[in-house]
Amino acid sequence: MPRIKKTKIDAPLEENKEKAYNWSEVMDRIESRNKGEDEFLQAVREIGETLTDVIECDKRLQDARIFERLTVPDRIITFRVCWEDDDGKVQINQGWRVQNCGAIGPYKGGLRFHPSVNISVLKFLAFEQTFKNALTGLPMGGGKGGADFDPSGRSNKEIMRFCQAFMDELHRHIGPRTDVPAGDINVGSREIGYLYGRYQRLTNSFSGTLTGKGLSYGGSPVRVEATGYGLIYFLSDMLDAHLDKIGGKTILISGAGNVALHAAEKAIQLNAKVLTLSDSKGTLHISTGFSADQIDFVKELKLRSGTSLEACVEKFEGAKFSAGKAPWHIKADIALPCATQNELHEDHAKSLKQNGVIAVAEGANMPCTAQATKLIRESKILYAPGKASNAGGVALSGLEMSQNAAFGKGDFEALDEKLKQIMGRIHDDCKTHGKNGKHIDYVKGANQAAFSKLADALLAFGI
Ligand SMILES: NC(=O)C1=CN([C@@H]2O[C@H](COP(=O)(O)OP(=O)(O)OC[C@H]3O[C@@H](n4cnc5c(N)ncnc54)[C@H](OP(=O)(O)O)[C@@H]3O)[C@@H](O)[C@H]2O)C=CC1
Ligand SMILES: O=C(O)CCC(=O)C(=O)O
Repeated sequence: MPRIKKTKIDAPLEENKEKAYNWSEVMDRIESRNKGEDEFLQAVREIGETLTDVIECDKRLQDARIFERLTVPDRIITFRVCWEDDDGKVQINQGWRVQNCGAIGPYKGGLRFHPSVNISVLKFLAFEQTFKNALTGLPMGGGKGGADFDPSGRSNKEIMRFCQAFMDELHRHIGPRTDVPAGDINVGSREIGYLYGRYQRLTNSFSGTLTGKGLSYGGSPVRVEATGYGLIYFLSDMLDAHLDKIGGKTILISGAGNVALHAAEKAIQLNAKVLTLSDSKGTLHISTGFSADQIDFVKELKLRSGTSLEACVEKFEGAKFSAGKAPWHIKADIALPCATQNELHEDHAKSLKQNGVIAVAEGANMPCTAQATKLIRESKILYAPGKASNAGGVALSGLEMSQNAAFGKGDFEALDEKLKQIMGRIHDDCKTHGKNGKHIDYVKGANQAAFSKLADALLAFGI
């Protein structure tokens, strides 16, 4: 029997060990290929910088240019979305799907509808998603999509017509074994219903393509809660690994959407005090902490009607609303940015440090600017990057895909337990790859753990 060469990147063969990797040359090439795509370059730099020691000592990774290959999406689909508003006027938006890397499974990642959506934002999200999905241990490639459509102030019927027009093109490029989109900012249960309904009509099949579906048509219990709950499970594991616990801690949360509200709900269940929520208009602060009923009220307000948090001041005793302000100047133990990319700046990070914050765990994707990230990491504050701490959502999506493939149905308690286990395994992977003495570098740990899985597959495929 001929010996089969192992391709595990954490165990390079003697002849493959070489120190000749020039990261700045690689980054120069990536920058010149993606000029002006700031968010994308920020994400690439953040991941690439933590992989140099792994790539430096394995010539196969250098020869096959594995990291650089991951920075060029498999394909990007760009399309026009034409729809009619309530006044009978024609509206035109731009739609995209970035299929970043399908090496370890069907492309998987959410759809975002927001005026700030552009190709740089979607490429960064799809790139991050590729690493995140690898971390879950489930067979999912990375993708992301969306449109520069602004749903604020639009009627329900306008949202429906937009979703249908978006799917009229997208359906050609997705499928249960090809690409399985889900929700992201401004794409929740209602939008997934409209998108999936149109997809099903166009394809004449019940395939489960799209996750985050309603429970009556193939959705999974716990998917709605999974990102926020998973964030708190990861935070608990992180505190536990440092001989601490979440009970009794004060927490700042930004955002008031799916991730923020379910993180708040779980944190309160575990006896933490959630002091803030925020939205694009400002921050709502209750110094004694939100109650579970107040979180339910905000869920109703934000997820159903999209009204500003300011409306809560009249309803909640002791609540203050600071217009145009982020929550990060308020004294607390823990910070959970759960709104959007680059929402937490260097000045915010300085305030967190001065106020003695012990942990920052990202619910949103890349919510900290590069400068804020540097400051937090150097301060040795416990810091969980989104690709690890918010991976619970896509992990549950993976479990929804399995249920659909088996024409089966999951149960809430069992799936919640599975979510906890998956977040625990991601934490273990971060620890294995990121432990440095007593300190765990979760950024390095998450990036290296994910890269090792992706590189194994890409090396196996050849060029
Ligand atoms: N949904 C999921 O399963 C997952 C989501 N994520 C990430 O989590 C983040 C939040 O997503 P999700 O909760 O689903 O989205 P939602 O649309 O449900 O909520 C987004 C929230 O963030 C606020 N927000 C959006 N943009 C800004 C801004 N520029 N400044 C301040 N606040 C802002 C919104 O305020 P307003 O109401 O005023 O618009 C809203 O409260 C995103 O980064 C997303 O990529 C990550 C993993 C999975
Ligand atoms: O569930 C999914 O497929 C997507 C989740 C997502 O968009 C994310 O993890 O950022």
